[in-house]
Amino acid sequence: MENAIIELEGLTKFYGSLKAVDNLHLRINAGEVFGLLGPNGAGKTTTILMMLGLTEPSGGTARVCGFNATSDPISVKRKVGYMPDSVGFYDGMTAFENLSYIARLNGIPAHEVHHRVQEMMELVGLGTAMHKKTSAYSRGMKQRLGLADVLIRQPEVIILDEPTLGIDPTGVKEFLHLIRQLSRQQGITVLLSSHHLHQVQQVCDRVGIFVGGKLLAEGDIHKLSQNLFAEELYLVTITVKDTLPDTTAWEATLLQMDAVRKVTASGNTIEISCAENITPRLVRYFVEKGFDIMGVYQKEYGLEEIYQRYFDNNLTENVSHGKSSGLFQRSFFRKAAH
Ligand SMILES: Nc1ncnc2c1ncn2[C@@H]1O[C@H](COP(=O)(O)OP(=O)(O)OP(=O)(O)O)[C@@H](O)[C@H]1O
Repeated sequence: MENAIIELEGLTKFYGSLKAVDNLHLRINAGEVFGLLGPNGAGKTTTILMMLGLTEPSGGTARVCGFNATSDPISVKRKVGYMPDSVGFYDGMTAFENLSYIARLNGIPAHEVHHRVQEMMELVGLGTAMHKKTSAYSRGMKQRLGLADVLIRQPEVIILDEPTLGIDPTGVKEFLHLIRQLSRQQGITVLLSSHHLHQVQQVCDRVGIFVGGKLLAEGDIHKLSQNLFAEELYLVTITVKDTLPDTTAWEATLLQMDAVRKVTASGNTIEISCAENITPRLVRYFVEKGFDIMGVYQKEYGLEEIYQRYFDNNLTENVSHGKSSGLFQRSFFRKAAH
């Protein structure tokens, strides 16, 4: 990774005796959308604060855009736009006035402010609402305005801490789409901290799974699932019209195929775990045997399963904040527990 724009080397932070971030090594490339994922208390915000030079590491270094965040925080702040989970604005002013004020504070020349603010408002999809007072803005609109606030400084990197907290599902989708678009069109590097697996999965090129101050794994979702599910990468569910006559016999026949690892048949449904994508071959097989196929579903492993597998493998045994990670597991693995 020659083009790393964020480089964390052995980054560590103690709050008293609590190790909030534990020897973190991470590189994020220019133009990437990277998801920092983890439960409450995992150390995401502390890591971000160290990257911004807002809190000093107990050990290790954070370099952003080539600058050491601890010794040269001013240079880092010039390059990085940070959006906290909740952004405040002057309620009595319109969005346009709020953003103009921020633009002037950031040294944008007076004759450019009007044009730049208008451009930003259009970019974040608030063109038609820019003359409304921000007191009348929904949370989703405020987050968009927060993004405009960050972008008007023309950063190379934007760091978003839980940006979709409290936004309705449609708003979340639109906001994530906007982030992705900005990254692709303008080459901005995005670091997105979240504990919402599905959202991160939709928008990030790579994710880091962060628990108890440690980075358990990082990579793109396909690579992570390949590492964890190499033997059973694909799960194919086939539903046929009539009940399968002798499920044990079917299981044995299918297991003779090279890629097939596990077969579970019940009623008129058969689930086949495979090391390769042999869905077409499986479908042909059932058709040739004279079955009417009612449905074929091929499951791709996503972040939820990746998390589950990491926890199943007891990789969290060193987690120091048992309470908060427990909450995380409960919220994401409730389905698996039943
Ligand atoms: N200023 C502080 N003083 C003492 N402990 C702190 C401080 N800030 C954070 N912590 C502790 O450090 C740990 C990591 O917190 P941090 O806020 O970085 O986690 P997080 O992953 O961002 O969580 P969340 O998703 O809830 O924001 C937690 O146990 C937290 O209680």
